[in-house]
Amino acid sequence: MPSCHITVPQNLALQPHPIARNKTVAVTKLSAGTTILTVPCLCKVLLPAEKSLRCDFCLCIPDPNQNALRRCTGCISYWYCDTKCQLAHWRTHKKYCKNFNKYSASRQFSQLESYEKLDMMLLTHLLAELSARDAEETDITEVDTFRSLLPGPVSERISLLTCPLTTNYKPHANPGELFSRFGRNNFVIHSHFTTIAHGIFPLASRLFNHSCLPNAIAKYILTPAAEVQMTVVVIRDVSPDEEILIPYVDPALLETRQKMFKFTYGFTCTCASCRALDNIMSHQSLIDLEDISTHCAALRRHVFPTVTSDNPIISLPDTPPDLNNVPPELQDILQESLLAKLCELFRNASHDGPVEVAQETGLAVLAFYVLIYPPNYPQIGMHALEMAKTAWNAIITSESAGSLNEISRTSLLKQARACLGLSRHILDKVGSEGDAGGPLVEMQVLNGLLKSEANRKGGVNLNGYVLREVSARFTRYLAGKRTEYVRFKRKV
Ligand SMILES: C[S@@+](CC[C@H](N)C(=O)[O-])C[C@H]1O[C@@H](n2cnc3c(N)ncnc32)[C@H](O)[C@@H]1O
Repeated sequence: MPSCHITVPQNLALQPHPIARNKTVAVTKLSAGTTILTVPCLCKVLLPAEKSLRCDFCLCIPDPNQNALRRCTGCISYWYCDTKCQLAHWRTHKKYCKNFNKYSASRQFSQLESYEKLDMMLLTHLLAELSARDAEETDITEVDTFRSLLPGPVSERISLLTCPLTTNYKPHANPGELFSRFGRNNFVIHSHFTTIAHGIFPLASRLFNHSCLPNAIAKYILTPAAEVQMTVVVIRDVSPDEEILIPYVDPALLETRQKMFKFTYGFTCTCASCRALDNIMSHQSLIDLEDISTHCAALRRHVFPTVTSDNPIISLPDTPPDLNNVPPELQDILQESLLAKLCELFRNASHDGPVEVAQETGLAVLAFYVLIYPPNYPQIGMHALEMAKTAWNAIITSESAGSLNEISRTSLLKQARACLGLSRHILDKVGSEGDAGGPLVEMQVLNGLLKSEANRKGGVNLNGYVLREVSARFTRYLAGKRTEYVRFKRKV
């Protein structure tokens, strides 16, 4: 494996790790919300579902008030905000534009699994980037860092594949050697915590190991006409010498996450959450997952014992969850499929009612998250925001149907304010990320609506604004979709 000097940010230090080669520790105390690293993207590829919806250069969604995306007339397979983005991308796109369609329609390509297709496209983009850097004689520190990353196995079938490059480019490393770094090191790029692309951020890969109870998270900054950047933010106070750990996969994938560590990353996670979960899963009894009300009640009783419709104030723990303390009847329901079911029920009911179902399942999802995720994990904040918007929408829709009494209004308003407070507490630490708009703007809008509601005089509806966009992201947050482009089975 090529050695390479790594320049580590000032407040961090690289130290030996017994299994994972190196670990990165804090040098000084870091408080929650501190950005510890911002790095450029070496190259990236949009998920097929995002193609033609986002710019292939800057990954942004076009402003609806401006022109639609322009298509590359050469391959008609790449889309751009405007000439500026297209020209910026042409630096590398010209290296495969002409051969792209023949390649993507080829038998060898169509026989690949979806994650393999995505990887081959990423490899093509990487080779084109290396070729451009070679020609430009630009700084190759990032490339050297990428080549020094821990490799994983590559199947012979994959190493025999070619990329649609128009010139016979022989980069510093052969394609197989580059490809072998993908599985253990690449990142999913997300906007508002929904995956949109895969990308290579070499320094971040080199620095951070995984934990299912992380103290930091990666977020992505999308700027029109600029390359995407990754930023790593600590989500709780970190002491000097403490290792900085990020989640490689969503810790809520209770059953699949260990398989992903094994097959994709080549290690067994031994964090406190995985150790407790292994024990729980070896004792789980069969339960009726369809008995939703019973499971919702059990989750609420254990996690939020004081929350009722009269007292909807939810407080979240500020210490990491310990699954060893979960009572046996709850241990049986700690299942990924139940969480997916609860998310789906919440999404449907928060759109179409009944509001009681949205409240019951929404609180159960929050309880589930509190049992799995560490404090300030973005998904907890995102879900609290969905619950706040759901309560707001319930006020507006039942009011316009003439079915809202004063007691329900007061309770729903309390709920909306309490949930908005929780989401602000978390998402303000995470800060802005992804596309324009998103949760920070939604929180501002809802805050304004709740304030105007507080000033409202005797029964006159000053603001009938329903936050319709509320739960669209839940449709993409169900278990199946979370793992579509992830390797589960390594075919070597
Ligand atoms: C992105 S790299 C991490 C950087 C690595 N520490 C280095 O020195 O280059 C991912 C690899 O680090 C190792 N790793 C990361 N987190 C780990 C953990 N919690 N336990 C064991 N190995 C881990 C695994 O080999 C994994 O495939």
